[in-house]
Amino acid sequence: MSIEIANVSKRFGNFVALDDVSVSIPSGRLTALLGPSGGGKSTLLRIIAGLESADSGRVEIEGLDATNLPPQRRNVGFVFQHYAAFKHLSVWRNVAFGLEIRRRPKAEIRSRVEELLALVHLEQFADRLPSQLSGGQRQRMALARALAVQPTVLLLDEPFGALDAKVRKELREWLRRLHDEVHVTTVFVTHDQEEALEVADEIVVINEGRIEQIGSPDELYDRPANDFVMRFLGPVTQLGDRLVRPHDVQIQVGEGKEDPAEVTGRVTRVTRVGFEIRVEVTGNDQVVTVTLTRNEFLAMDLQVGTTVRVRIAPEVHAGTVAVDQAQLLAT
Ligand SMILES: Nc1ncnc2c1ncn2[C@@H]1O[C@H](COP(=O)(O)OP(=O)(O)OP(=O)(O)O)[C@@H](O)[C@H]1O
Repeated sequence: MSIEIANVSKRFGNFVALDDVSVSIPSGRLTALLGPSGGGKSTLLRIIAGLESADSGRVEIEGLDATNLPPQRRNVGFVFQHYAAFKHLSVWRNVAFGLEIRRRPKAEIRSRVEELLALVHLEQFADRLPSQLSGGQRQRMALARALAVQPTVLLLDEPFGALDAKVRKELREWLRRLHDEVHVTTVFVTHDQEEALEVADEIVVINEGRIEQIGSPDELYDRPANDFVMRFLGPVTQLGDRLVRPHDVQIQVGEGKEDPAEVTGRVTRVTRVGFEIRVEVTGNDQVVTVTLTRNEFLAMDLQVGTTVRVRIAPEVHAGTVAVDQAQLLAT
């Protein structure tokens, strides 16, 4: 294990930002800290970096007790959402900066910077100033700069958060490929579940200062530990007293025999969302959402008013959670 967080708590005045958090972050993997705004993700990342100190608990980085070490002695690279580049220095010099202050030999600096600029595909921009780069290029420069000093751990706080959706998507794919090449232990903060599911090897879901679940994207998506994780990771609908993903609901035309697992109702709404069709079925005082592919939808010839039966697909029962009544009342 590369980063061990044990029983870390942090308050700001009376506000509990982290409440007895323990987590092991594996070496060489890409781990996402995922959760809603204000949940404590950035605070945890800043505590790993040493930019914030925990009130209690322990932080270990690669076997070294880092709890009381200043940031510069933790050997971590850090990239923020709004990257503070040296505006008057070229891209090349920005990337070289950490090596220059460490007084590395000139030849070593030159080859390392060239290697890094190639890695982040910025070779042709080496002589530009940061202001002459696009937002996405600037974040890639920030990553090259953070990697220059060969950190044990790379910490990214919403690195693509300020960019538009298309560039964000490109950069997350690029980050995945970059990580596959360099394998440096990386922890990144995001509130975007799609980003975490697409990029991360491991996801730590944080909410209200506590860890809700830790697991691979598949584990979290298919076996959410609770209501919160299930709702946060993707669309849900309620069928009876279970929460289920809308694409895990089966639908059949016509009335059936009495079957306690089924709900009979009528189609009350049909919406097309890209290649998916969202069908709302109302029955038993419940509105159940079902998503179908276009072909499935056309094969059934569903219309508003059609009588149908819906049930949870038998093979996905593990991927549902019982509805937490307290949470239901609160929403
Ligand atoms: N220096 C501070 N002083 C007071 N309160 C703070 C401070 N830093 C963070 N907080 C509070 O602690 C809580 C957790 O903040 P944190 O930035 O860790 O959340 P987050 O999950 O990263 O959210 P976001 O995605 O919005 O950045 C928030 O309610 C925030 O207002």
